[in-house]
Amino acid sequence: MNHLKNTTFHNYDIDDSANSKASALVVNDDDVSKRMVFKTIDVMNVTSELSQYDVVFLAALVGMDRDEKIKVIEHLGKYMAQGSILMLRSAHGARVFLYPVVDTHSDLTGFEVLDVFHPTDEVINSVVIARKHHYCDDDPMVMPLPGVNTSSSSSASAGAPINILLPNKCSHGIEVFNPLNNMIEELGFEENLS
Ligand SMILES: C[S@@+](CC[C@H](N)C(=O)[O-])C[C@H]1O[C@@H](n2cnc3c(N)ncnc32)[C@H](O)[C@@H]1O
Repeated sequence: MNHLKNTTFHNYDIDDSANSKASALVVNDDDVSKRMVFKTIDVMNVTSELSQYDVVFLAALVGMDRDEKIKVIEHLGKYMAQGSILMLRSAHGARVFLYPVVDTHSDLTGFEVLDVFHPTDEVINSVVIARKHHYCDDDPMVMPLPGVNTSSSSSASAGAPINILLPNKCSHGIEVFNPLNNMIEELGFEENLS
């Protein structure tokens, strides 16, 4: 309640009575209740909607054993947005008798594990924070440069419009070689391209 004060939370639970109890907990708080949305549905049936979230929190008992848990994680990995964060709960030591364990080396296909915390106090669940991978299989965007033709003497390319290769969303931090950069700046095309 003292954190994420402007965040809206969408809560998915397969059990309508769990949602009713949870919404009753916040109903008297004008601010929080406005930012809590409760949806009764099996998370395995939530698909493209998952891509709108920056962070997904997965409760410990969604997936009661390891196989089920892996299926849920795979499902989230398929539909969550690239780069978004998955926070899930696991267990460690004797606590594995109480809660399903997530093996951070093998169960988080499609995610990069950022941090794992095993509490040593009365808190039971471990916390795993992972980030959905960026995939770089998008085709590069090719955009014709309007009104500019090559002056090459080659008969194959003479007079053909110049295409520029735009970095796709996977090219963060990668220097994209574009011999036309200077030319675009000089011609003042940059503003028109955005
Ligand atoms: C330990 S409770 C967690 C309650 C609370 N939402 C939280 O995160 O602290 C686990 C909840 O997961 C729900 N659940 C289990 N499997 C689910 C599934 N496949 N889809 C959606 N909810 C599920 C159960 O109904 C139960 O209310």
